[in-house]
Amino acid sequence: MIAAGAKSMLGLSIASPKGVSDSSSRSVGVLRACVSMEGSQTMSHNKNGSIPELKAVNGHTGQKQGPLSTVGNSTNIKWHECPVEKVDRQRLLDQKGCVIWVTGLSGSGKSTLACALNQKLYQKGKLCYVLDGDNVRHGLNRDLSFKAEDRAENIRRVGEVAKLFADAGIICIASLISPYRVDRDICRTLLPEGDFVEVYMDVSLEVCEARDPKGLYKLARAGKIKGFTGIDDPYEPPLNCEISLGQEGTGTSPIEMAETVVAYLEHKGYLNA
Ligand SMILES: Nc1ncnc2c1ncn2[C@@H]1O[C@H](COP(=O)(O)OS(=O)(=O)O)[C@@H](OP(=O)(O)O)[C@H]1O
Ligand SMILES: Nc1ncnc2c1ncn2[C@@H]1O[C@H](COP(=O)(O)OP(=O)(O)O)[C@@H](O)[C@H]1O
Repeated sequence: MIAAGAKSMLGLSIASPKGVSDSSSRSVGVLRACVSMEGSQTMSHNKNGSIPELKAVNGHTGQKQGPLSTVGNSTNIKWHECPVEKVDRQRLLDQKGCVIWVTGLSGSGKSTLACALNQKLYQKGKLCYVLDGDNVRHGLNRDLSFKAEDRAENIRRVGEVAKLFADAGIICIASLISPYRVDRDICRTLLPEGDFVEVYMDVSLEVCEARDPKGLYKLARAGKIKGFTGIDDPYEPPLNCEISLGQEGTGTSPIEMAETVVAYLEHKGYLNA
């Protein structure tokens, strides 16, 4: 809860509907906070991240703004820049935002790796967020089935969300079967060079099927699930991924795999701003 004095110091104006207090309006989800832009200033952390400097904001001056765009079915839209940028957030977190995209068959260990990696990075003081296919399908993507075009839309949406997390300065771990190469490659193009790290869980169908922790392979073999990846639906392994895990002769425990990814991130400079 921001005190009224602090609100005015920060240039925040809180719009409350008539007769509704701040807290109750927040609880019904209609509180709108907007930053008063004209003549205001914003914070930019200096190198040691502690003492904020001020940098001027070019706010809404009433002047005509740049051209409008049309993107897909969204007509007359305008991209808004914010004075606090990705580089500022990265300095704050002392890390670089990126996307670790984990792909592989059901049962190949994607979620296990995602959690182990999240834990390892958390222990190092790095901020991560896991977008797991199974989980995202409980909410944002609940309207999507497993037919090819819905899987593509699933990957597209998660790719766009992961891009936002990376822009927030967060290390985003996306863990989805993502069976089609083209869908994964489209997600790669959303990010600057190097910021999309594709991790392939190179675990055979036989091993995944033997694990079958949810009993889905059994159901698929019995014809009770149609279009199950690896059984009667395709999986296209990456041709040129950054990291491949699970082969004989390499560390194959979840912790060893997570360490391999951490070493890669460290080597590429993602664990410092
Ligand atoms: N037909 C079919 N094929 C594959 N997987 C299926 C299917 N139906 C349900 N499930 C369950 O959904 C999980 C995969 O969801 P994803 O969003 O990662 O899939 S995809 O990327 O859109 O292909 C997958 O989770 P994981 O086992 O963690 O991969 C399954 O639990
Ligand atoms: N590196 C590993 N070595 C052995 N078993 C694993 C490994 N990673 C995961 N498992 C096991 O395999 C099963 C599937 O793992 P999970 O992470 O749910 O896979 P996915 O998310 O790809 O479906 C689980 O029972 C899990 O305990």
